[in-house]
Amino acid sequence: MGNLGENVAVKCRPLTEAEQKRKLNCLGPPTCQRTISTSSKIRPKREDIALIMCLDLDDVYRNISSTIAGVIQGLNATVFAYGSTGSGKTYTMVGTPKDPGLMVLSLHTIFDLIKKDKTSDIFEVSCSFPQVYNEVIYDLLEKSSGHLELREDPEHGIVVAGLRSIKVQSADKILELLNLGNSRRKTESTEANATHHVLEITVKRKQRNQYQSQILRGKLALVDLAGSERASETNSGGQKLRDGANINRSLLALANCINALGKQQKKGLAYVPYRNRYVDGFSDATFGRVLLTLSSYSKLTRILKDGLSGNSQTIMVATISPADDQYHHTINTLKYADRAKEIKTQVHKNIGTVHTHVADYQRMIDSLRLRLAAKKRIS
Ligand SMILES: Nc1ncnc2c1ncn2[C@@H]1O[C@H](COP(=O)(O)OP(=O)(O)OP(=O)(O)O)[C@@H](O)[C@H]1O
Repeated sequence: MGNLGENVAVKCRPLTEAEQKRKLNCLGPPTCQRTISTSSKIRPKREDIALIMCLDLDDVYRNISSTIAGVIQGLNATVFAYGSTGSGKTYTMVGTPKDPGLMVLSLHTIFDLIKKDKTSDIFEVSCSFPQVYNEVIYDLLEKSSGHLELREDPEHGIVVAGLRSIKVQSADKILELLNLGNSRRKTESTEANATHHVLEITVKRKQRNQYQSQILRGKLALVDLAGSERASETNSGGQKLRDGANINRSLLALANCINALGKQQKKGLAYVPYRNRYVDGFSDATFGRVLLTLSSYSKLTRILKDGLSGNSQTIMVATISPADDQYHHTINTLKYADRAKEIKTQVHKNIGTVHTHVADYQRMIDSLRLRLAAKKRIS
């Protein structure tokens, strides 16, 4: 059982130079290159923000590295950064050469573990990099990607049809592809903040014993979400709601799912709107109306479905700014982080078997006969 409640962290970035020049007050601790553990209940009040215990990114990574390690054992994992624009999501996920983020650290962990593996298993690592931009899915590993569609696959669940998956031999190769994809996302999106990026790493592990081959398939999704303030703006009563076209529907739907899933765990509600226009369980009529108007038929929540409630160990890193002018966004992010703690997922190994050819069975039978005959001779 993977419990998101144990896997929610809040990362508070330092004030940027621009914020310091504007003489904004810092609500976080003075040197807030910090991450706040939400294992204790957050009460979203202004004074609490400064009092929450802080950890640094290395501490968070130490906590989540066992989840990442599970991927080479056939388990799924999802790590997503959630926060308002400029709160530090990309920095947390990608980082800098001096201060590598969770994507870089996770990839190095996976390849280090494969290198150290003592079994004779054969590993195959591949990666894909879809982008969801205004409800359209693009492939960032393609030079000029068309619109891609989601399909329900009986074996692999929800898949993006036609998405390129590239086999890779090292973490550096994936980081190269990531940089290439990132350069495309800048040139291809006219409104970078409305996009979500999912770096998906699949690790196939072929295990061979005497009689059959087994394949374990673990999947790691590293998600850099769009700024969450569009969701929180509508959640605050719709006052700041501007042009409907500017609203990020995916994020509204994600916030809606987090809310519904959190309530579901607490109260036993059954309905989660992954692909539905209906809004469940909202007392806030404005939020409900907005979602109904926009229709939350969301590609993002469908892609993340496993990560939110299905077969995946999920970690949410909520990113916040310490600047006082971001207080309203910070509170909303902390509310979602608190709600997300209630979400529970069921994790199991993804095991498949390789079809054994009739000739292989014949060889096995022959070898067993010989061993049996030898044993009979000895006794
Ligand atoms: N831990 C940190 N240490 C130093 N600087 C940071 C840190 N986190 C974020 N920053 C800086 O804060 C600014 C905003 O960060 P970032 O671009 O990661 O935000 P974001 O949430 O991804 O924004 P967007 O929603 O626009 O993609 C950047 O200038 C980044 O360098």
